[in-house]
Amino acid sequence: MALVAVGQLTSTASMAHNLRQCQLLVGKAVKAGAKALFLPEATDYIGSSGEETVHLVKSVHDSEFVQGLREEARREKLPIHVGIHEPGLDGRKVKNTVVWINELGDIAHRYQKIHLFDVEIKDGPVLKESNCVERGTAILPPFETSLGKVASTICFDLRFPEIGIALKRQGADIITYPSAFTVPTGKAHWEILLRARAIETQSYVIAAAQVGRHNEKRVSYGHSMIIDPWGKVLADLGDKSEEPEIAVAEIDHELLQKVRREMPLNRRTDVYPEV
Ligand SMILES: O=C(O)CNC(=O)[C@H](CS)NC(=O)CCC(=O)C(=O)O
Repeated sequence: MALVAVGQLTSTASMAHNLRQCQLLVGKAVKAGAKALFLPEATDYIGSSGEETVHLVKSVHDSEFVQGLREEARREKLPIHVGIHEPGLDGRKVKNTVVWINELGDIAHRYQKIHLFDVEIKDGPVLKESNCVERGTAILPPFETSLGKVASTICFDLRFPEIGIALKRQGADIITYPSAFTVPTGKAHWEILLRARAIETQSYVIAAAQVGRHNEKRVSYGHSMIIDPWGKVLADLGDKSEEPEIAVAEIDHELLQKVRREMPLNRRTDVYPEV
Protein backbone atom coordinates (compact mmCIF):
# COMPACT_ATOMS: atom_id res chain seq x y z
CA MET A 1 0.00 0.00 0.00
CA ALA A 2 1.15 3.53 -0.78
CA LEU A 3 -0.65 6.76 -0.07
CA VAL A 4 -0.82 9.23 -2.96
CA ALA A 5 -2.00 12.83 -3.05
CA VAL A 6 -3.79 14.66 -5.81
CA GLY A 7 -3.52 18.47 -5.70
CA GLN A 8 -5.97 21.08 -7.00
CA LEU A 9 -5.35 24.78 -7.57
CA THR A 10 -6.19 27.78 -9.77
CA SER A 11 -3.12 28.62 -11.82
CA THR A 12 -2.83 32.18 -13.13
CA ALA A 13 -0.37 33.85 -15.50
CA SER A 14 2.06 34.36 -12.59
CA MET A 15 4.55 31.52 -12.24
CA ALA A 16 5.69 32.89 -8.88
CA HIS A 17 2.12 32.81 -7.54
CA ASN A 18 1.57 29.30 -8.91
CA LEU A 19 4.80 28.07 -7.32
CA ARG A 20 3.68 29.41 -3.94
CA GLN A 21 0.36 27.58 -4.33
CA CYS A 22 2.24 24.37 -5.16
CA GLN A 23 4.51 24.80 -2.14
CA LEU A 24 1.36 24.84 0.01
CA LEU A 25 0.20 21.65 -1.70
CA VAL A 26 3.58 19.97 -1.11
CA GLY A 27 3.32 20.90 2.59
CA LYS A 28 -0.16 19.38 2.81
CA ALA A 29 0.89 16.22 0.96
CA VAL A 30 3.91 15.71 3.21
CA LYS A 31 1.80 16.27 6.33
CA ALA A 32 -0.72 13.68 5.11
CA GLY A 33 2.08 11.13 4.61
CA ALA A 34 1.72 10.90 0.83
CA LYS A 35 4.46 9.17 -1.18
CA ALA A 36 3.86 11.28 -4.31
CA LEU A 37 1.94 14.39 -5.36
CA PHE A 38 0.04 14.66 -8.64
CA LEU A 39 -0.66 18.18 -9.97
CA PRO A 40 -2.85 19.38 -12.90
CA GLU A 41 -2.17 20.23 -16.52
CA ALA A 42 -0.56 23.65 -17.03
CA THR A 43 0.19 24.10 -13.32
CA ASP A 44 3.11 26.44 -14.17
CA TYR A 45 0.73 29.02 -15.70
CA ILE A 46 -2.50 29.60 -17.58
CA GLY A 47 -2.37 32.53 -19.96
CA SER A 48 -5.40 34.51 -21.07
CA SER A 49 -4.55 34.14 -24.77
CA GLY A 50 -2.44 32.00 -27.07
CA GLU A 51 0.01 34.89 -27.44
CA GLU A 52 0.44 35.16 -23.68
CA THR A 53 0.88 31.38 -23.37
CA VAL A 54 3.72 31.49 -25.93
CA HIS A 55 5.18 34.67 -24.43
CA LEU A 56 5.41 33.18 -20.91
CA VAL A 57 7.08 29.87 -21.80
CA LYS A 58 10.51 28.99 -20.41
CA SER A 59 12.70 25.93 -20.70
CA VAL A 60 12.76 23.77 -17.58
CA HIS A 61 16.27 25.07 -16.81
CA ASP A 62 15.14 28.70 -16.90
CA SER A 63 11.75 28.16 -15.27
CA GLU A 64 11.65 29.41 -11.68
CA PHE A 65 8.52 27.29 -11.35
CA VAL A 66 10.15 24.00 -12.34
CA GLN A 67 13.36 24.75 -10.45
CA GLY A 68 11.30 25.64 -7.36
CA LEU A 69 9.33 22.40 -7.52
CA ARG A 70 12.52 20.38 -8.06
CA GLU A 71 13.82 21.96 -4.87
CA GLU A 72 10.63 20.98 -2.99
CA ALA A 73 10.78 17.40 -4.28
CA ARG A 74 14.43 17.07 -3.23
CA ARG A 75 13.95 18.62 0.19
CA GLU A 76 10.84 16.61 1.05
CA LYS A 77 11.90 13.46 -0.86
CA LEU A 78 8.51 13.67 -2.51
CA PRO A 79 8.10 12.81 -6.21
CA ILE A 80 5.89 15.33 -8.06
CA HIS A 81 4.00 14.75 -11.32
CA VAL A 82 3.18 18.14 -12.82
CA GLY A 83 1.82 19.60 -16.04
CA ILE A 84 3.86 22.45 -17.54
CA HIS A 85 4.59 24.29 -20.80
CA GLU A 86 7.89 23.95 -22.64
CA PRO A 87 9.21 25.81 -25.69
CA GLY A 88 8.14 24.35 -29.03
CA LEU A 89 10.55 23.37 -31.77
CA ASP A 90 10.05 26.43 -33.98
CA GLY A 91 9.62 29.13 -31.30
CA ARG A 92 6.09 30.07 -32.37
CA LYS A 93 4.33 27.46 -30.26
CA VAL A 94 4.73 25.65 -26.95
CA LYS A 95 4.59 22.03 -25.86
CA ASN A 96 1.98 20.98 -23.32
CA THR A 97 3.87 18.43 -21.21
CA VAL A 98 3.79 16.62 -17.90
CA VAL A 99 6.98 15.72 -16.03
CA TRP A 100 7.80 13.36 -13.19
CA ILE A 101 10.20 15.00 -10.77
CA ASN A 102 11.64 12.18 -8.68
CA GLU A 103 12.57 12.29 -4.98
CA LEU A 104 16.08 13.45 -5.95
CA GLY A 105 14.58 16.45 -7.70
CA ASP A 106 15.46 15.15 -11.15
CA ILE A 107 13.12 15.12 -14.14
CA ALA A 108 12.85 11.41 -14.85
CA HIS A 109 9.97 11.30 -17.35
CA ARG A 110 8.35 13.73 -19.76
CA TYR A 111 5.20 13.23 -21.84
CA GLN A 112 3.88 15.63 -24.47
CA LYS A 113 0.10 15.89 -24.98
CA ILE A 114 -0.90 14.23 -28.25
CA HIS A 115 -4.54 15.31 -28.65
CA LEU A 116 -5.16 19.06 -28.72
CA PHE A 117 -8.41 20.67 -27.58
CA ASP A 118 -9.87 22.42 -30.63
CA VAL A 119 -13.58 22.99 -30.02
CA GLU A 120 -16.34 25.35 -30.98
CA ILE A 121 -19.33 24.49 -28.84
CA LYS A 122 -22.47 26.60 -29.25
CA ASP A 123 -23.15 28.42 -25.95
CA GLY A 124 -20.06 26.65 -24.61
CA PRO A 125 -16.29 26.82 -24.82
CA VAL A 126 -14.55 27.96 -27.99
CA LEU A 127 -10.89 27.05 -27.72
CA LYS A 128 -8.24 26.29 -30.32
CA GLU A 129 -5.28 24.83 -28.49
CA SER A 130 -3.48 23.98 -31.73
CA ASN A 131 -3.03 27.73 -32.40
CA CYS A 132 -0.31 27.86 -29.78
CA VAL A 133 0.53 24.25 -28.88
CA GLU A 134 2.52 21.62 -30.80
CA ARG A 135 1.17 18.08 -30.78
CA GLY A 136 3.17 15.29 -29.21
CA THR A 137 3.72 12.20 -31.32
CA ALA A 138 4.24 9.31 -28.91
CA ILE A 139 2.59 7.31 -26.15
CA LEU A 140 5.33 6.70 -23.58
CA PRO A 141 5.78 3.40 -21.75
CA PRO A 142 4.74 3.46 -18.08
CA PHE A 143 7.64 4.19 -15.70
CA GLU A 144 8.61 2.45 -12.48
CA THR A 145 7.98 4.26 -9.18
CA SER A 146 7.60 3.21 -5.54
CA LEU A 147 3.80 3.32 -6.17
CA GLY A 148 3.93 0.96 -9.13
CA LYS A 149 4.08 1.66 -12.85
CA VAL A 150 2.78 5.12 -13.65
CA ALA A 151 1.62 6.23 -17.12
CA SER A 152 1.00 9.77 -18.37
CA THR A 153 -1.60 11.32 -20.62
CA ILE A 154 -2.96 14.89 -20.51
CA CYS A 155 -6.52 16.27 -20.29
CA PHE A 156 -8.22 15.97 -23.73
CA ASP A 157 -6.30 12.69 -24.22
CA LEU A 158 -8.87 11.33 -21.73
CA ARG A 159 -11.44 11.17 -24.53
CA PHE A 160 -9.39 8.64 -26.51
CA PRO A 161 -9.65 5.20 -24.87
CA GLU A 162 -6.96 3.77 -27.15
CA ILE A 163 -4.23 5.46 -25.10
CA GLY A 164 -5.43 3.95 -21.83
CA ILE A 165 -5.70 0.52 -23.44
CA ALA A 166 -2.19 0.83 -24.92
CA LEU A 167 -0.75 1.95 -21.57
CA LYS A 168 -2.46 -0.91 -19.74
CA ARG A 169 -1.02 -3.37 -22.28
CA GLN A 170 2.41 -1.85 -21.59
CA GLY A 171 2.04 -2.63 -17.89
CA ALA A 172 0.53 0.48 -16.29
CA ASP A 173 -0.84 0.21 -12.74
CA ILE A 174 -1.75 3.89 -12.49
CA ILE A 175 -2.87 6.07 -15.41
CA THR A 176 -2.78 9.83 -14.91
CA TYR A 177 -4.97 12.50 -16.52
CA PRO A 178 -3.71 15.89 -15.34
CA SER A 179 -6.34 18.32 -16.64
CA ALA A 180 -7.90 21.75 -16.96
CA PHE A 181 -11.41 20.78 -18.03
CA THR A 182 -13.96 23.42 -18.93
CA VAL A 183 -17.04 23.66 -16.71
CA PRO A 184 -19.70 22.61 -19.27
CA THR A 185 -17.72 19.64 -20.62
CA GLY A 186 -16.63 18.71 -17.11
CA LYS A 187 -20.22 18.63 -15.86
CA ALA A 188 -21.28 16.47 -18.78
CA HIS A 189 -18.31 14.08 -19.15
CA TRP A 190 -15.45 14.28 -16.61
CA GLU A 191 -16.33 11.68 -14.00
CA ILE A 192 -17.88 9.19 -16.41
CA LEU A 193 -14.85 9.29 -18.73
CA LEU A 194 -12.40 8.86 -15.83
CA ARG A 195 -14.35 5.98 -14.34
CA ALA A 196 -14.64 4.33 -17.75
CA ARG A 197 -10.84 4.56 -18.22
CA ALA A 198 -10.31 3.01 -14.75
CA ILE A 199 -12.82 0.21 -15.36
CA GLU A 200 -11.71 -0.73 -18.90
CA THR A 201 -8.01 -0.68 -18.01
CA GLN A 202 -8.51 -2.15 -14.51
CA SER A 203 -6.03 0.44 -13.31
CA TYR A 204 -5.92 3.26 -10.79
CA VAL A 205 -6.74 6.61 -12.33
CA ILE A 206 -5.27 9.78 -10.85
CA ALA A 207 -6.68 12.98 -12.34
CA ALA A 208 -5.42 16.24 -10.86
CA ALA A 209 -7.44 19.16 -12.17
CA GLN A 210 -7.39 22.93 -12.32
CA VAL A 211 -10.31 24.61 -10.56
CA GLY A 212 -12.01 28.01 -10.60
CA ARG A 213 -11.33 31.28 -12.39
CA HIS A 214 -7.89 31.71 -13.99
CA ASN A 215 -8.63 35.00 -15.77
CA GLU A 216 -11.58 36.88 -17.25
CA LYS A 217 -11.98 34.22 -19.95
CA ARG A 218 -11.16 30.87 -18.36
CA VAL A 219 -12.80 28.85 -15.58
CA SER A 220 -11.97 25.22 -14.82
CA TYR A 221 -14.24 22.49 -13.51
CA GLY A 222 -12.12 21.07 -10.68
CA HIS A 223 -13.19 17.68 -9.23
CA SER A 224 -9.70 16.21 -9.09
CA MET A 225 -10.15 12.49 -8.56
CA ILE A 226 -8.50 9.25 -7.55
CA ILE A 227 -10.36 6.19 -8.82
CA ASP A 228 -9.66 2.52 -8.08
CA PRO A 229 -9.44 -0.31 -10.67
CA TRP A 230 -13.07 -1.28 -9.96
CA GLY A 231 -14.20 2.24 -10.89
CA LYS A 232 -14.85 3.43 -7.35
CA VAL A 233 -14.18 7.13 -6.73
CA LEU A 234 -11.83 7.21 -3.73
CA ALA A 235 -11.41 11.00 -3.69
CA ASP A 236 -13.14 13.97 -5.33
CA LEU A 237 -11.95 17.51 -4.56
CA GLY A 238 -15.12 19.23 -5.76
CA ASP A 239 -15.14 22.76 -7.14
CA LYS A 240 -14.06 24.95 -4.22
CA SER A 241 -11.21 27.26 -5.18
CA GLU A 242 -10.57 29.48 -2.14
CA GLU A 243 -7.30 27.72 -1.40
CA PRO A 244 -5.25 24.94 -3.01
CA GLU A 245 -6.31 21.57 -1.66
CA ILE A 246 -5.21 17.94 -1.71
CA ALA A 247 -6.98 14.61 -1.34
CA VAL A 248 -5.26 11.31 -0.62
CA ALA A 249 -5.95 7.64 -1.29
CA GLU A 250 -4.15 4.31 -0.96
CA ILE A 251 -2.82 2.48 -4.01
CA ASP A 252 -3.57 -1.16 -3.21
CA HIS A 253 -1.72 -3.64 -5.42
CA GLU A 254 -3.68 -6.57 -4.02
CA LEU A 255 -6.90 -4.96 -5.24
CA LEU A 256 -5.26 -4.32 -8.61
CA GLN A 257 -4.33 -8.01 -8.94
CA LYS A 258 -7.71 -9.18 -7.61
CA VAL A 259 -9.74 -7.16 -10.13
CA ARG A 260 -7.53 -8.32 -13.00
CA ARG A 261 -7.60 -11.94 -11.85
CA GLU A 262 -11.34 -12.16 -11.22
CA MET A 263 -12.38 -10.56 -14.51
CA PRO A 264 -9.70 -11.13 -17.14
CA LEU A 265 -10.17 -8.76 -20.07
CA ASN A 266 -8.75 -10.87 -22.84
CA ARG A 267 -8.76 -8.78 -25.97
CA ARG A 268 -9.84 -10.35 -29.27
CA THR A 269 -6.96 -9.01 -31.28
CA ASP A 270 -7.70 -11.74 -33.80
CA VAL A 271 -10.94 -9.83 -34.49
CA TYR A 272 -9.88 -6.19 -34.06
CA PRO A 273 -6.47 -4.54 -34.13
CA GLU A 274 -4.30 -4.32 -31.06
CA VAL A 275 -3.55 -0.84 -29.75
O1 LIG B 1 -4.26 26.33 -22.05
C1 LIG B 1 -3.34 25.89 -21.32
O2 LIG B 1 -2.32 26.52 -21.07
C2 LIG B 1 -3.53 24.53 -20.74
N1 LIG B 1 -4.31 23.69 -21.57
C3 LIG B 1 -5.61 23.49 -21.41
O3 LIG B 1 -6.26 24.04 -20.53
C4 LIG B 1 -6.27 22.52 -22.35
C5 LIG B 1 -6.28 23.11 -23.72
S1 LIG B 1 -7.24 24.59 -23.89
N2 LIG B 1 -7.59 22.16 -21.92
C6 LIG B 1 -8.19 21.02 -22.29
O4 LIG B 1 -7.64 20.17 -23.00
C7 LIG B 1 -9.63 20.85 -21.77
C8 LIG B 1 -10.34 19.62 -22.30
C9 LIG B 1 -11.77 19.62 -21.95
O5 LIG B 1 -12.28 20.44 -21.22
C10 LIG B 1 -12.63 18.56 -22.53
O6 LIG B 1 -12.12 17.59 -23.16
O7 LIG B 1 -13.86 18.67 -22.39
